[in-house]
Amino acid sequence: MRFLTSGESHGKALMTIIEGVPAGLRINLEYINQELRRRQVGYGRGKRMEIEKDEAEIISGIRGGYTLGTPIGILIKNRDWENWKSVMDPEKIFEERIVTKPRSGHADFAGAIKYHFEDIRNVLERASARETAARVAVGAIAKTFLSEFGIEIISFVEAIDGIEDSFDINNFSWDILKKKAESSDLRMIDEEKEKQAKELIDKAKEEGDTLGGRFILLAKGVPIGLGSYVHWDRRLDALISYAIMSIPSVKGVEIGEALYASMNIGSKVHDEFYGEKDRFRKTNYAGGIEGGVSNGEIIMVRAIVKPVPTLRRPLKTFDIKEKKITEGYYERSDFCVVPAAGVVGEAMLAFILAREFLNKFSGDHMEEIRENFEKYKNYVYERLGWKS
Ligand SMILES: Cc1cc2nc3c(=O)[nH]c(=O)nc-3n(C[C@H](O)[C@H](O)[C@H](O)COP(=O)(O)O)c2cc1C
Ligand SMILES: C=C(O[C@@H]1CC(C(=O)O)=C[C@@H](OP(=O)(O)O)[C@H]1O)C(=O)O
Repeated sequence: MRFLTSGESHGKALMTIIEGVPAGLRINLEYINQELRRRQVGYGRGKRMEIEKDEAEIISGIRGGYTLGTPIGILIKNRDWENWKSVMDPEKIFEERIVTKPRSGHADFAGAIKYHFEDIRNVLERASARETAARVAVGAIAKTFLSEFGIEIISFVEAIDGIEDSFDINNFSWDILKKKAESSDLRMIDEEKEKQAKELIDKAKEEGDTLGGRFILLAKGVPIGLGSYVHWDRRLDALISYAIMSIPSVKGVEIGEALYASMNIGSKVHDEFYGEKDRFRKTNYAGGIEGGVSNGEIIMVRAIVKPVPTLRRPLKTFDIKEKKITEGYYERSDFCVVPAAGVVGEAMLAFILAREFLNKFSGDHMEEIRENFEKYKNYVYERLGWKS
C-alpha cells in the first residue's frame, strides 16, 4: 500500500491516490469527512479554519460503497482558493504579491535557495501543513481497514508548552482516555490542566506568539509480528518514526517510554512476562515494539511538536531580493496545532500499520486477508497455549 498527495495550500484542491487497498473493504464517506473535521477543529487554530470545510470527494476506486482494489482517488477542495485565484494562476505570474522575506522555522529560506525561486510563495504553498488534510483522508481508509481486524488507534494531547497531563502506559483505561480526548477541543485528558493550557494559548495569541507541546498515539489490537528485525528498513519502530516525523512541526518521536527507560536501570524498564492472555506482560515500557517487531501489546508513540513558526509579531528576516536584514511579515496563522497534529499522527500511524498488516497477511480481496489473519491467530493461540 502506498499513497501520494498533490496540491498547494491556496490552490484549487488537494488530491491523493492510494494504491494497494484490497477489494471488498466497506468505505463510509461520512466517516472520512468526520476524520477531516477532527483535524480542522482544535483550540488554537487560526482564521483559515473558519474558511475551510474539508470534504472528501471520491474520484475513483470505490463503487457501491466497496473498494475495487484499484487506486483510490480522493479530492478535497480548498475553499480559500476563490480568494487566491490570481495569485495561484497556473499561467500568469502575479508580480505584486511576490514573497521575498523568509519566515524562520519554515521551509521558506532553504526551499527558495534549493529550488532557485525568487518568490518564496512557490515553497510555502506546498510546505504548508494544509497537505495533511489529504493524509487524514488516507488515514480514514487505513483505519477502516484496520478496524476490520479489531485494531484501533487513538490520540490525545499530553502537553502544551509546560502544562503536562500525566499518563501511565502501565495503568490506564482505553475507553476513558478515548472519550475524554474526543469530548474536548484541546484533546487533553485532565480538565484542570486543559483549562490552564487554554489560558496559556489565549495569552500567546494575545501576545502574537505560538505554543508547542506533545501528543501521544496508542494502537490497540495490533497482532504480534508486524515489521521485522531482519533489515533496518523493515523495523516497525523505524517505519512509524519516519511517518510521524514527516508531519510538519513534529520534531521528535519516542516509542514507548524511551526517555524514562534511558534514565532508569534495565531491571526496572524491561517488560517482564506475566503470561496471561489478558495480561501477558507486567508492564509496557517498550510501547508494543521489541527489535522492530510488534509484540502484541499496545503500541505507544509520543510526538514532540514545536511552536508553529509564523508569528503575529514576526522575527527579523533576511530579504532575499534586497539582500539585507529587515522586518518580517505576517498574514495569518494558527497559534497552537498540537491537537490537529495528533489527528494527522493517527492517520500516519494507521497507514503504516495497515501497510505492514497487508505485507504480512496479504491478499487481493478482504476475504483472503481475513483467512490469512484467522489462520495466523489460531497459530499464535496454539503457540501460547491460549483457548480461542
Ligand atoms: C495541522 C497543522 C497546521 C499548521 N498550521 C501552521 C500555521 O498556521 N502557521 C505556521 O507557521 N505553521 C503551521 N504549521 C507548522 C508548519 O507547517 C511547519 O512548522 C513548517 O512547515 C516547517 O516544518 P517543520 O516544522 O517540520 O520543520 C502547522 C502544522 C500542522 C500539522
Ligand atoms: C490550511 C491549513 O493549515 C495551514 C497550515 C499553515 C502552514 O504554514 O503549515 C499555515 C496556515 O495557512 P494560511 O496561511 O492559509 O492560514 C494554516 O491555516 C490546514 O491545516 O488545513
